[in-house]
Amino acid sequence: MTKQLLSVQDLSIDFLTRRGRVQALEDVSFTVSEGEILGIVGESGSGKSVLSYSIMGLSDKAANIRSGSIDFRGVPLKPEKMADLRGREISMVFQSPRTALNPIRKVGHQIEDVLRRHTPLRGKVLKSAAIEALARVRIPDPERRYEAYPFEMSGGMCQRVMIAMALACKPALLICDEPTTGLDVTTQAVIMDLVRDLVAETKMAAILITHDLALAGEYCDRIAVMHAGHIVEVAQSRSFPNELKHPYTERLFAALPSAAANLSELAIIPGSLPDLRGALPPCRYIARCERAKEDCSLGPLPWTKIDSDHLVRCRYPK
Ligand SMILES: Nc1ncnc2c1ncn2[C@@H]1O[C@H](COP(=O)(O)OP(=O)(O)OP(=O)(O)O)[C@@H](O)[C@H]1O
Repeated sequence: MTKQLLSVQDLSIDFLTRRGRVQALEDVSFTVSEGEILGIVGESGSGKSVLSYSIMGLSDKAANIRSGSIDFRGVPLKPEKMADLRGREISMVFQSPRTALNPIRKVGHQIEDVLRRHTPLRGKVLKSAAIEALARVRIPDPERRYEAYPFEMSGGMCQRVMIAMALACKPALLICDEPTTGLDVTTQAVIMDLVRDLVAETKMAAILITHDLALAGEYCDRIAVMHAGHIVEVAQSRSFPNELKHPYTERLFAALPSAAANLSELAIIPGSLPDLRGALPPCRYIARCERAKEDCSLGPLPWTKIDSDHLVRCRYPK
């Protein structure tokens, strides 16, 4: 039986800014189990990064967790414990490997830095563990690559190094934030195949944050759809796109002209995300929704259970 690893419950996060309180996340709940890949998809500004950074304990200073909890292995994640857990139990692969890697340090040494921080390995063993980490992400000739600087490698190779660093301490949860943005389609498939194989081999769990619905559909076991700081639908990826229930999810997938389409290319969904400052209606999709009725503006916004794996946050799911 698969074990639940991460549980986010009713998480609400605001940012206190000079121009008002930005209600970036509201009542966000989901779980991730061992050996599972959960996709989080949504338009730009829907809250994907705020969510992933809050799991990593890397939220901006202006962030205020108004309510909710994040449990890892059944225990609440505490800010003071995060420095120890990050990189060891929970790792993240960022969007642009070239900026995330130190440009003037050999990649092998950068992996050693992570291992030194979180493991008792020292000396020669450290080097062989770094080379092993490079080999694990199928970097050809890892002994030679250990000595390379990031500028000597392609974007795809740098992303593999980032994944090698993230996996060096064999974390239980890997968060990938747009890991293949800027990479060509072939390299994208190689990186995603690698993540999928590593999840299958190690029982690690992964969260894939992406604009790319086709990518999420292909690689994720379940998909959570975000709109304006809410998760509006979560279901097994095989339910997408045919059994979609939320009007926003329906629009998103209907707008997909081909399997290769990307959310950022789509301009067909009417309206835009609401301003997250000031008073917001219980359903943040209401102004864009063709199914909206009078009671949709009356709170609270209910979750409708379609089946045990499929939840939708709408009063009038299809
Ligand atoms: N430090 C901050 N201060 C104020 N508002 C913020 C801050 N960080 C994020 N936000 C707001 O929170 C909301 C969600 O932002 P977030 O970056 O999580 O979106 P996203 O879905 O990750 O977008 P993208 O796909 O473009 O990365 C946005 O309205 C954003 O302006």
